Amino acid sequence: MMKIDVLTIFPDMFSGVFGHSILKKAAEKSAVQYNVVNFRDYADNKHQTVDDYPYGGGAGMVLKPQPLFDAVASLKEQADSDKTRVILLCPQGKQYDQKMAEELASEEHLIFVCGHYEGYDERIREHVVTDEISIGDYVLTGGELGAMVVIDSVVRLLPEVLGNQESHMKDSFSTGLLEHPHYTRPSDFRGMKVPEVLLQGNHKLIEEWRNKEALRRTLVRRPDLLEKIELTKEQEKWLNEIKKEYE
Ligand SMILES: C[S@@+](CC[C@H](N)C(=O)[O-])C[C@H]1O[C@@H](n2cnc3c(N)ncnc32)[C@H](O)[C@@H]1O
Repeated sequence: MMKIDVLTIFPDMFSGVFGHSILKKAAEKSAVQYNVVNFRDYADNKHQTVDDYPYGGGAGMVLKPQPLFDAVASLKEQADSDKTRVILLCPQGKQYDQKMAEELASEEHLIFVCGHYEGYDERIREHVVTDEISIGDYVLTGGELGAMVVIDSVVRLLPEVLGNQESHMKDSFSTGLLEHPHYTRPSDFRGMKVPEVLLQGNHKLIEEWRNKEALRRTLVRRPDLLEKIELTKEQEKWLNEIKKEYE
């Protein structure tokens, strides 16, 4: 079972996300155990202060090293695993993607450190953290939303979490491409029709249509992804056919 610890000064923010849908079911199935910890509890000063003014002056407060150093050390001690990834959410980190989600899903113990205010003392980054992750080129008020994004994308990949493992193997990015379009009943909704091939039950033709539409989507919306993957001969042939349609 994967163990996920979250260090935050706003633990209540996580009850909504961990208490619903797939993330809740994952814990019920014992695929994952969540532990949300207020690192204020580890502050060794009388007022449990976790932040202080920045040396050199300037706006904003900085998270002090002591509470986070001690909180991470204590969580590592409590874990069964001797291999822990300590992930700092940070706009200056490596930009998060599906490949990183897949890699993290194979770990046993993850600790997420959620920053707040202007930032954190640089010694936390240098001596406590193993990974720095950014969820995009924009600035959030705190690392909590970033941690939720990463945790959600990791937990759904754990074995047994999604009943049908195939459903995420074909997700956008897992194959290197965007996923094909989906349709459900009715086949004719106010004159808008479902592509004929999906109604005829020929699985080989359906698979071929899905593969081609995944290529089309990627070509139209994210051509940069096509440069990062190696296409099969068949995919190259389809892609050329699709490109011709747009000439
Ligand atoms: C207001 S931000 C601090 C930004 C910092 N002064 C800087 O310019 O890099 C407060 C906290 O939000 C989190 N955060 C902000 N943007 C993020 C992003 N794009 N991805 C992940 N975490 C982010 C980090 O934990 C950060 O310490």
